[in-house]
Amino acid sequence: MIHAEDWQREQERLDLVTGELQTAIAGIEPEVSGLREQVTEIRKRFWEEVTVNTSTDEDFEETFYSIKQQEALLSERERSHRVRMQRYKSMKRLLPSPYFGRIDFQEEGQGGYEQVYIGVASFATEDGLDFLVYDWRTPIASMYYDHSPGAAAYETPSGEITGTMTLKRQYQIRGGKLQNVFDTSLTIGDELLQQVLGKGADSQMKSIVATIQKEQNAIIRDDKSRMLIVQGAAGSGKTSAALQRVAYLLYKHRDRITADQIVLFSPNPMFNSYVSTVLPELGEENMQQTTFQEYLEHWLGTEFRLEDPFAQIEYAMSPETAPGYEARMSGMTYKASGDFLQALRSYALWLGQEGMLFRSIRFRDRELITAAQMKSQFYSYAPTIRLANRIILLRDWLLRELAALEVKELEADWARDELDYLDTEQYAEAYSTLLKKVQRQSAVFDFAEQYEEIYGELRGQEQGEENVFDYADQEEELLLRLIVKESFKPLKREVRRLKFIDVTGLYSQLFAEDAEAYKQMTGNAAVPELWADICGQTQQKLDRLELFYEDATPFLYLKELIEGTRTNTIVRHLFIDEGQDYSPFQYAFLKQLFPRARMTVLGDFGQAIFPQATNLAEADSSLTELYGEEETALITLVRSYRSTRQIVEFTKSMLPEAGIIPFERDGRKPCLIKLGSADERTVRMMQDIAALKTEGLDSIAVITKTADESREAYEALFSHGAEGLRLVTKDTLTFEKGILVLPAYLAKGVEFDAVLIYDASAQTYRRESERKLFYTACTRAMHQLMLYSSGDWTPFIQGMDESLYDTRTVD
Ligand SMILES: Nc1ncnc2c1ncn2[C@@H]1O[C@H](COP(=O)(O)OP(=O)(O)OP(=O)(O)O)[C@@H](O)[C@H]1O
Repeated sequence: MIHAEDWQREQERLDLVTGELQTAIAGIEPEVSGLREQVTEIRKRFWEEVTVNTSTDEDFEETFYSIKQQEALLSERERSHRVRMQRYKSMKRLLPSPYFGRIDFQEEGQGGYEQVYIGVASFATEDGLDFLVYDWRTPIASMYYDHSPGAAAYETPSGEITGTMTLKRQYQIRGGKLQNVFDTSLTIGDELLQQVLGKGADSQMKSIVATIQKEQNAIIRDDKSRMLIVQGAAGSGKTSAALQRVAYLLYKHRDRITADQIVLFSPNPMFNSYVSTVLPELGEENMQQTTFQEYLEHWLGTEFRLEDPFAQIEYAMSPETAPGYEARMSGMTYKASGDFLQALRSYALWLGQEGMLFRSIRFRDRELITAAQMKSQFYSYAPTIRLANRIILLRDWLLRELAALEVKELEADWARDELDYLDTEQYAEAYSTLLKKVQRQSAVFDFAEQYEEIYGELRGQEQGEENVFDYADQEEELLLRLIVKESFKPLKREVRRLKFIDVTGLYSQLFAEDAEAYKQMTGNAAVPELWADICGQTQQKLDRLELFYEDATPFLYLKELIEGTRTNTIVRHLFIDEGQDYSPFQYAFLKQLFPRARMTVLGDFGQAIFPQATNLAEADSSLTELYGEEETALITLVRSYRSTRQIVEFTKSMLPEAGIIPFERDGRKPCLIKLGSADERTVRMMQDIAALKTEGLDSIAVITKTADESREAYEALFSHGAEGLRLVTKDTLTFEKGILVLPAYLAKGVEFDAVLIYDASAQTYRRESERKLFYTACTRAMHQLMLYSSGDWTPFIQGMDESLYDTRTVD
């Protein structure tokens, strides 16, 4: 606490700033109240803006126009409205609590010192000369997070400013009144942090601007690395830092980057709702959010039924004795590996020489162009031309062939039959369509769809079909053309979409149960164990037009190696949360998809629960290789802010390599509750839940291993009259407070006041591969962790130092 005089001075200054804010708000209010919130919702799902990179003029033009269109959407007028609205909103946000920190800084070589008050936005006096509050993201404010009183420095665009920090102070202000003031000497006030962390869990993630720690600040402000990797223990603030980083980037690059150009890949849809309030709280728009599964669904969902990662993990947890289990697990690991990635790259090179597979083009039960014809045409192109470019040449050849075949079809009986069958109405309709088409020739040239048609018609003119537009004479002839053209349209569309490539066949060809052939096709890649079984399983799925989760990304990767890569050049920053759960494939993919984006990957290898896990901190990991060491920075966070010291000590002993260190906040030890029989579990849990609620711990999770177990727990608790109970499944979209029942893999990234592990017996968590899943479940608890079992405890607890937990026995 500070002296009474100081307190008085601070309250006076606060009153002054509040008064200034009120005056400024009153001044701008009439102006903005007339402005409705502008319709600036221009965001589309980002992959819909994706265009395929090819070298043809047609595609180039298309890309060019799509970008132009994007730019035009943000008109100048909207922009100025937006600026005023933002200023208004930021002042309104500041009003109840204009700042949370202050530093006094004496710049080297300058007389006097500056008092820098720091808040969630900047606020200056009317003349703009005196900054009453500095935005936490300004360069000078960085000292607040990086330094203790004493020598201090900060970076500006024109170089480093050095000097001395003579004071560092923190405030808690509510409704314009000072509640608390702390002077800090060492790291940013543990006192304030203690208070913040001691509070109950929310249904939404909170902003941490007032208490950002130094190592988190390094993540937030990193502006140099192309790839920023954050390996952080459970609860170390990775997601929090990521969101503050988004806010920082939007502020620092406000003239260049909009929220639409930042994409966050989340672990599941519910997580999106959990984090959605942080940026608006900081006065910024939310970035785009998606999951990798959504991306896969977008590109493969129409052709295949895709398994999702949660179904995959459920499979991994199913009994090992099931037929084919070992092979599937071996396949999962292999298909996620860098070796398989390399094998596919080699396979694409091999396909450049031989082995391509095409689908014949069929029309009215006839084969118009055979697969063999396509293959021979394809390999007639110089092998020096890139595979994807040869595909484009083939595509254009096919379109030309189809145009020629279309002319032949004019003679066909079916066309004349169709013409004869047109009734008056259809006839009139066809005629008016025809008229419009010809009129459109003089309108804007839309190369995508109309190119072929207009080209065809023009060619008709050139070839001496005089007076094409003399409908009176040539009406029938033209209608015939129209009929044939309409019938050929779907064929051409499919060709433009490159459907003539048999990608499924090409992927399947790899899994032909012939290890030697596989080696030959893939530059001598080694095959994993149980290869024949892996092949059988993969083939079986493909035959059913289904894809395992582990196959979806490699499949898409192969498709792009052949067809050319899809890119999105709009996105500038990519954030990947729970980054340990992505395979090298997925990373290679994301790099390719977003060539102009920097990547921030946040994760914890200690929580790597999926078979495709990537170790983020490994020196030569595929992640470091992605952009190369030079362009990659790794930051490690070890301190957990989420859980009490007792919970951290407990979880840490289960997984010492996770390197988790508790923040000094005390609570009760985790409690192991031994039940005489499983039937007693529900009764006991109901009692414990009631007691937790009485203590004010009202965000409670009952965490199970599987979705089935969740359902069982939900029904048991429900039948015992539990109130506010919610069953969370992989389809749940919103995160709400209450008593949630959910499987551990869906609890990733979120937290609760209290966690109840439904069944921590050796029967349920037995396999070593489940250790991290169990650890992840336990690390969700902020204040209280309770574990139940009616049999032996899981081996992850059994050998543990008994002083780390309390026990209760229910007879
Ligand atoms: N500097 C900080 N000040 C206040 N609270 C913090 C700070 N850093 C983290 N926290 C709090 O700690 C909790 C855990 O943070 P967060 O969820 O960001 O961690 P995480 O590393 O993403 O965790 P996990 O990997 O286990 O999901 C949150 O409640 C967050 O508000």
